[in-house]
Amino acid sequence: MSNSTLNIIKIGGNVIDDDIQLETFLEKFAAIPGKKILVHGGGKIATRLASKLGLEAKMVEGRRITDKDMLDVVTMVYAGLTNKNIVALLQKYTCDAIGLSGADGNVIKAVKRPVREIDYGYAGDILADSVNSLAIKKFLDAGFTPVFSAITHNGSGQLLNTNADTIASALATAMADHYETSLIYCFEKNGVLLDVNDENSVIENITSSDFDKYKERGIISDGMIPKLQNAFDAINKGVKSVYVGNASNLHLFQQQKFGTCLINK
Ligand SMILES: Nc1ncnc2c1ncn2[C@@H]1O[C@H](COP(=O)(O)OP(=O)(O)O)[C@@H](O)[C@H]1O
Ligand SMILES: CC(=O)N[C@@H](CCC(=O)OP(=O)(O)O)C(=O)O
Repeated sequence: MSNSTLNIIKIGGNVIDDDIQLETFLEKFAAIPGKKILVHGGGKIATRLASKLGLEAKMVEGRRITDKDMLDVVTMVYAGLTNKNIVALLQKYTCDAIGLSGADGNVIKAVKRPVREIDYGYAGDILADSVNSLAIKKFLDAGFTPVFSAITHNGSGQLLNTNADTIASALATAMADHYETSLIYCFEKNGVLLDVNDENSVIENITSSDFDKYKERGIISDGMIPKLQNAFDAINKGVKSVYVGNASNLHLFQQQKFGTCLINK
């Protein structure tokens, strides 16, 4: 492993959906020194565009059912509109960003989620060793900041829609072979909260047994469940630190005063 550090930051869908919050966040992201990667989805924008086109969005356990028409919409929104807007804004703040889907440079391969009780359509799961960490390292070594959308491919010409929290976790796990890697999930709340309506109720440190307990009591629910599952996956597989916190506080991350810190025990 090289001694250098890498920060992988995932930005949540509610922040992307708000032009002012997004630009404020990207300005802070651009100011982070050293090697870094940004991961984004854009679920809300995709749902809105799909509805304009007469397609109804269906989510099951935080994953979008992605038929052929929906795959076209999410590809246009995530790998197109959202990715290019973010890259252009980062260029404005002199961060030399390069936008990537999993197909570009063959950086992330996925498999179509097997049909069990639910057919998720063209939704992709990332298997172990499917991240081309050496290709990503080349971009980083060349001075670029990779910006990943939530689109992957299967290696046989098929694009797949892949949850952005999962992409961030898989990237962090793979890049931990080369760098001391931190993973930071940014969204619109101050962290994992004891009361989802009280921004002052941040749980500062969380273990996976706390997570199970809070889940059972309904304190942690909805999209926070898959987010923390992905986050614990990363910390259990060699990622040095994982945080969940407010996108507008990203500048506090380097002072270790950021949201909720995951504890590996
Ligand atoms: N204990 C909790 N603390 C914070 N957020 C929670 C909690 N339980 C549920 N949530 C919900 O989880 C959401 C984050 O998940 P999600 O919407 O999938 O994130 P994103 O789109 O930002 O990746 C929050 O907006 C919040 O409504
Ligand atoms: C398969 C699947 O569910 N993909 C996600 C990808 C986008 C995403 O994760 O976006 P957020 O971070 O904004 O939620 C979706 O289409 O909603």
